[in-house]
Amino acid sequence: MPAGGAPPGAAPDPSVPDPSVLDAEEVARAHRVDPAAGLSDAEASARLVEHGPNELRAARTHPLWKRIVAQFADPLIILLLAAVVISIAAWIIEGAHGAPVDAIVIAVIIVANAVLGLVQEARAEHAVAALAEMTEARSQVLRAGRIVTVPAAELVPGDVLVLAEGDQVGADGRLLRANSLHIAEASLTGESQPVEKDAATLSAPASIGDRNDMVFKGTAVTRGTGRAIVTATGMRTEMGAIATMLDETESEASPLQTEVGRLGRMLGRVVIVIALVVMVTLALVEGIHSLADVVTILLLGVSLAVAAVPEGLPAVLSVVLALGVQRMAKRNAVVKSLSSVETLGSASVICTDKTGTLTQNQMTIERVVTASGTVELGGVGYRPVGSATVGGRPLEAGPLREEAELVLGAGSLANDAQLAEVDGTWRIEGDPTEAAFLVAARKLDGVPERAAGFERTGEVPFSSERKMMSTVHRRGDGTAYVLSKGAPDVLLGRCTRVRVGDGSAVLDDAGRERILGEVEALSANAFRTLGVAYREAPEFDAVPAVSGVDAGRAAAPEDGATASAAGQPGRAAASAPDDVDETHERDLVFAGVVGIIDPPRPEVRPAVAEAHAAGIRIIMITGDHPATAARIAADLGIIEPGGPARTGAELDAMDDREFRDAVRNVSVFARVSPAHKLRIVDVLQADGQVVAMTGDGVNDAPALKSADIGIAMGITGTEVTKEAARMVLADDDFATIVEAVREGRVIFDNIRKFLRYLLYSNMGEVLTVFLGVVFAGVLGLSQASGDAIVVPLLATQILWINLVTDSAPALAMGVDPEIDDVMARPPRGIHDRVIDGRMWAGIASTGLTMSIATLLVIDVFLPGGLIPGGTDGIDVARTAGFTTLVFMALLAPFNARSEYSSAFRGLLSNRWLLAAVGLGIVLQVLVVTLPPLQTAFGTAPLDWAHWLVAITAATLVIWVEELRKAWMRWRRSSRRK
Ligand SMILES: Nc1ncnc2c1ncn2[C@@H]1O[C@H](COP(=O)(O)OP(=O)(O)OP(=O)(O)O)[C@@H](O)[C@H]1O
Repeated sequence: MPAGGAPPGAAPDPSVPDPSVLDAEEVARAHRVDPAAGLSDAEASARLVEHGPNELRAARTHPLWKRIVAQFADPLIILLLAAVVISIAAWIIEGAHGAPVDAIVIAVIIVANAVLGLVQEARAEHAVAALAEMTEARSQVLRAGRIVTVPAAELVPGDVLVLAEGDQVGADGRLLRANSLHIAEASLTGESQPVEKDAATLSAPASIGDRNDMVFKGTAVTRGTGRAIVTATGMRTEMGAIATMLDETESEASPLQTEVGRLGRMLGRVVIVIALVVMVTLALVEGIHSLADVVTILLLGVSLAVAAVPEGLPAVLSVVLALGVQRMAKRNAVVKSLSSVETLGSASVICTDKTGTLTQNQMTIERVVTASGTVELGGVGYRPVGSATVGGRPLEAGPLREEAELVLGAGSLANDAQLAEVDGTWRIEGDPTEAAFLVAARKLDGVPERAAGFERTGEVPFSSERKMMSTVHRRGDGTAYVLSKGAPDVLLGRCTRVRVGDGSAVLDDAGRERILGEVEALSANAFRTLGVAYREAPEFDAVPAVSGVDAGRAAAPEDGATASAAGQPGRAAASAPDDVDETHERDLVFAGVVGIIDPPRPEVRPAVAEAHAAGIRIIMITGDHPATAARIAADLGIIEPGGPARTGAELDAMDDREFRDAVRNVSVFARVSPAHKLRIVDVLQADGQVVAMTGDGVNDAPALKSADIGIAMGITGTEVTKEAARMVLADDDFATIVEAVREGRVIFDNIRKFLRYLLYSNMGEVLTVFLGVVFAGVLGLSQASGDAIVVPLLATQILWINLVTDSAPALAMGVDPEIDDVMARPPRGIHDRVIDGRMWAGIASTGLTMSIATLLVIDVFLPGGLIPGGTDGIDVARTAGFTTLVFMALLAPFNARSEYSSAFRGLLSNRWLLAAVGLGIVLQVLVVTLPPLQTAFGTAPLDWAHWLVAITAATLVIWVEELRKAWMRWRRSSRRK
């Protein structure tokens, strides 16, 4: 059948029963796909339109009107709207003279504010959606005869899935073939052990857990390979059937969001109490003489509550987090949820892999150590050109050369990497450790040429647990060999002989010691070591083994057997691969060890120093040899030279207490398996640490999930780890993690700046009104205008400050550049409050300064009061006070930028802030000078003396805080001495 020959619209029959009891060919026919070629691109697109995206739940979109209604759903806003209605009613009752200015102005401000809220929410949502796109899951499929990677959301029924270790299964499918395919289905069935799959058709329908010829969306390939025809996508998958129970799209509120929410509610209650007190005090002290007085009191109280309760806080918080997350993504750290940003900022331990994260993963074999000596290979990178020397002299023919050829030849056959020259540069595909063998083999003349006659007929794949891999290769004459390579210490356990020249000798204890000593010496010099071993495998011979042959071949492989494909041995295309497993990796002949150099990334050392200065501990957790690991850790400054390293085997021998002590005191763990990572995370967390942990292999997923911040490698990582992680490193670079931590801290700092600022101005307003009402008599306010109620600020003025002039500087605080070096302090404790005692002190002092200065300016211009001599009416005096307060609120952000540093530090560094403050000043000048705005906001024209006094008084907000900070700095430094 031609690939994708079916017309779109002719959907696979949904009534096709259970594909697990149908032959794979039948399933392919039902889905009109050629299993060997997959769908054509056109057909796949057509089916995508027809079946919709392969997603568990269509993103819930809220219609605009619902969003608008939501903006007004706040009880306070409803109260304010009610007050507006009452004031209009009062205006009508009193004869509808003029216009109900206050009511109209308040209504306009509320609407404008709702629009602002909508815009902010949309922005945050947009940023979150962009993130989701960056971390979208991918799947490999066969399309038009080629294996391509597509977003998993674009899978369609009939697609041929190509599955390999570490893949996330993108859709439900019927297996076409499975090569020791093991799948973890815990997410679907709860079964904790991976299940081995088999393409053989089931004889009778079975429950999901037993449908061995099927794979299911949302499960993970832990081992092996396979292909499957997609039979269901999206909500029609088994996962879709239970998706109603799981709400994947619901993003949980982060601790910070929860805390800020709690803070908001607390402030809300306090402010409402204050507003009530203000209203009652006004009513008692000033007395109510008319309906207008009632309306004035009501509007003032409710406006005060609306202005001072930070109801927009959660939205602004998401915007600030989302912008930060976008900045991080630009620097290769892709965070999957907003909440991870804050966790990152408080990370106190980073557990990192070595290979590829701390090092360049640019593997070059520089030494080949065998029974007869050491060969040194020259050359750089993957260019397969370089000298082969012994003690500085060219490598001659002889036992050493034969042994070295065998090591590199066998190592490049037991190999899945590829090497090719593209446009003059040598490129590799696959694992760099393996590619290093292909490169090195080419540096010895003749080795690659002798490869042609070998065919790969089976394999036991590499895993980080086993730390070795083997292949079965058959020569043209039918004789078969097991070829193994892996960690020398592991491999030696499976060897009984050692290769010497063109024969072999029994491997005794002394021989083992010698080899381990050589490995140790290489490792101590930062070489990554890999051993190579082999054995003849008559059980896999093409021609049945004749008795007696075994003994006769004990010293092989001679001649052609050392041959290597320095080119591309590739996977066996054998129709029926040999059934090889770990039991075949026995009685091996140890051929030798290679020493591989994998240079550290240059940017890591400074990043390590930066992290240490920031109070963050770094722990290297690697599968590599302890001596290699310790040496590289020391080179990078992670530990002192000669510092200790513990191995997985040592950890296994420890009881819980010893394990805990080891994790507390040792920063290099080598030869560990993924299971150790999980235990290390647990111990660190029990110690109260916030742990970031990197991983790339499928078995790292549990540790990544369990860490506070699981970090997956974007380049070398598997889909499963990316799924389990909270952050994906697009460049696999350790330095990026440290950068991300810095960014996380900056974002957290900015949120604090923003909160500080918001609370400054809210506190300023609330205290101004509260103190103004309580001390009205002292300040000369109550005598100001006969009988009518006199308030220090009008309701509309309060809303103006809080909802108009303050908004832009507040947002600018959220994107403020780093003022204090965030990496110069220890990580924030996970239980630390966002607003601590010191911050509250700053808020209280600034709030008090603002209110006292405002009230004194009003007093100055009013007759009587504390400062006599004023001659102005209440309107002018209040306008001067109002202006003072606004200007203070526009200067306060500069205070808010740091706990200790002067407001003048980095004064001009935030252009958003400068623009916001500029805008605020212009708006304030307009509200005081433009007649229509004067009417709307009850302001009166000011002369130069008023402006001068207002501006001068406003700067007090800076000076007072400067003094307080200077004192705090002095106290801090004297405490340190
Ligand atoms: N492709 C391979 N074939 C055979 N053995 C390998 C292969 N890759 C690595 N090894 C051996 O297994 C050991 C562990 O490898 P693993 O990939 O688990 O960790 P690693 O790459 O050394 O370090 P890290 O955990 O820091 O990434 C290596 O030290 C090496 O001796």
